[in-house]
Amino acid sequence: AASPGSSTSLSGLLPPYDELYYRGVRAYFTEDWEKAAEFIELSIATREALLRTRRKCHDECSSAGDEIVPSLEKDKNTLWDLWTLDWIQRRAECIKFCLGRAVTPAGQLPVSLDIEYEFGTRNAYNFLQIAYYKLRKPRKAAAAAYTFFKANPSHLEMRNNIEKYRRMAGVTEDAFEDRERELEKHWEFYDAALTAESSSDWPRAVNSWKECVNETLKQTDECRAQCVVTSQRLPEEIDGMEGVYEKAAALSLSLLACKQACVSLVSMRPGRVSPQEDFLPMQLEHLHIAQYKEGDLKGAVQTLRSLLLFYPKDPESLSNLQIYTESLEGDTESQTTGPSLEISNYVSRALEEKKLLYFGVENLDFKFFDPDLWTPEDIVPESLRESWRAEREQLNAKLKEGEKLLEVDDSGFYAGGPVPLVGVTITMDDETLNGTNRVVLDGVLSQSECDTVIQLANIAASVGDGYKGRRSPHTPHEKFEGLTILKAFKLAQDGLLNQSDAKLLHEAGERARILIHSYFRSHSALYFFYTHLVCRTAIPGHQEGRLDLSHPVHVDNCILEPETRQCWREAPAFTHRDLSAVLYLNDDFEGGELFFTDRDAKTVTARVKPSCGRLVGFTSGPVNPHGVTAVTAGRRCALALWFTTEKLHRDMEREEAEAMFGLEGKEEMEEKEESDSKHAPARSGRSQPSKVRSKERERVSSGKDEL
Ligand SMILES: O=C(O)CCC(=O)C(=O)O
Ligand SMILES: [Fe+2]
Repeated sequence: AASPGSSTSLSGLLPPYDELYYRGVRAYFTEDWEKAAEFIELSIATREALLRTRRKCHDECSSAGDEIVPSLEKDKNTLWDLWTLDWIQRRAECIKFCLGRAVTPAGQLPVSLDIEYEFGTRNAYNFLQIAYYKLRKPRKAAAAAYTFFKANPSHLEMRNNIEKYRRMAGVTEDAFEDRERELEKHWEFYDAALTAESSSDWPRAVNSWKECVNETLKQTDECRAQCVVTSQRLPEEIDGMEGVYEKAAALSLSLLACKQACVSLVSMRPGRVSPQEDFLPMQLEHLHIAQYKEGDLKGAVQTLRSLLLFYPKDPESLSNLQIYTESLEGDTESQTTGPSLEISNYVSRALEEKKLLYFGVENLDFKFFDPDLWTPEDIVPESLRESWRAEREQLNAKLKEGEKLLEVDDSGFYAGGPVPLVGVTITMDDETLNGTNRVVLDGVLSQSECDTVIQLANIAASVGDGYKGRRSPHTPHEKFEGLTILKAFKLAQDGLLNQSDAKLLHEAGERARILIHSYFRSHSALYFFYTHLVCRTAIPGHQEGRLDLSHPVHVDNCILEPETRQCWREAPAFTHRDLSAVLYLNDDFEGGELFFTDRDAKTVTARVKPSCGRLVGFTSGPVNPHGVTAVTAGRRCALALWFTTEKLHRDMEREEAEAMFGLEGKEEMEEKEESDSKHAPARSGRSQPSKVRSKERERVSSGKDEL
């Protein structure tokens, strides 16, 4: 049992942090905010303490059993296997004793992948910010929101929440503290180094790059140490293996693979889905150039020699080395400076590990993903190189056959259904839009209806409340204003907007829903997921030489990774969006074209020019990456709509608005009890079915997070 206020149990030992987390989440869903905040904080603190303890035990035991080593080296040692076992046992005993002094037996068990995911995505802080908000502790809520947002930078609702906290009394700028900052120090140095470089401040760039390298090595070390003291997930096939040696090899290989994976973990910025390639060599590259510019030629030679350990034959590095040594003429000591000891240890250790791992891959069916690009070819077994080559060729052939092949839309929607509203025509279809499941319809609103809706936007903006203009989340060159149906209805209730005009906003969305439902032959009912009226206004004087977009290329329901053409359907993306639509209201502005691209986010496949009453619709998934070009003059207004086939994820705000004015939503309200029971609190324990939890996860990280 955990005692509140500290992260230790009654016995003084660390309890399992996942249990504390589940308690917190359960309290959250029963709206016991006090307990929710208490237990989630406790779980965060306990996890941190556990990581620290493990690191301490790793260090304390790093030489345990070393007294055996001389015996291992004795001539004609026929009992070397027993000595090795002795050495392993002494280390095991040391770590076991060390952990046992600080952690309860349950706390030492591995946690589930779901819990790792929760902490990896910082979802704990999402629960916390809401709990603190409800408890009227805005400073703590602000810190939690900011910490979550750091790792989920495209989470627009959290961005909105942060803006709201900023405006709250008692919340000063220093409240926005990243509680996980300690883990990101290398990124701070990295950013500082780039900034220094861009202003040619070489001494500062050198310092920052050095710090960045040191911190990267330190974080890598920390990560590798955790591999040793945490239980390793063994390859599944190991159950079928009989021999002790095979099992021992599988375990050792898993440990090495875990250590190697640290390269990826450390080079992954919070909030990114892929690591920065060649992170360490790239830092060395920047560092030697900065050292050269600063005039520290000796330092530059040392760094360049360190870099050459990664890429010994790189022609550019070799010619730079020649330039440096020539400039150092006469100074033989500087000319012959070797690489830094730390880097050369790093590289030789990595090479030895990779050799063993590739041996395992080739001969023991071990699966290993090499995180490095610099791995020399001769370390990779010939057979593997061959199969890689074949795979690459296959992929190239497929790409040549036409990218279209890859662009199969498995959403279950199928464009080409009827358009059931009089006066609405199909202007562009899949063929003219050069893609899959896209459409442009015209005549959805009349000119006077467009004017009325735009007028709503004007009034809402002028009265301020509910329609706060702020810089666009996507570009600093535009102002971004948004109005939801509920906010419009509330303004109408207060007499600030005309009721029938507000109802037109609602009605416009309904028309779009009917059209999209029919045209895409939706196999089930279609619910609103989220709707807002959005105006993007060019900020005068901020337009010269603009290269950015009004809305960067994205996919509406997954996180697009253009380099790999993958799209990750996971938080923070709004994964429950199935169909997207934008109903345009005007054309008296410059720029602001909607465009579709290929998965590379670069190749433009179609363009749509907004105009009054024009509705563009498309499936929200990876076949439809899209963006909006810069609005360089005037104001572009549109009603953006997303739909879902999952009733559970429908827009409750819209229903609240409908209830206010007695508007019948197309679907009757679900019984409260029923919808609540779908979010039944998680059972405690480590072996929960993941379904239950993934719903919870969606609930806090879906479109409903806005305060
Ligand atoms: O306004 C538009 O044309 C598109 C906006 C969009 O893609 C979005 O909000 O996700
Ligand atoms: Fe979009």
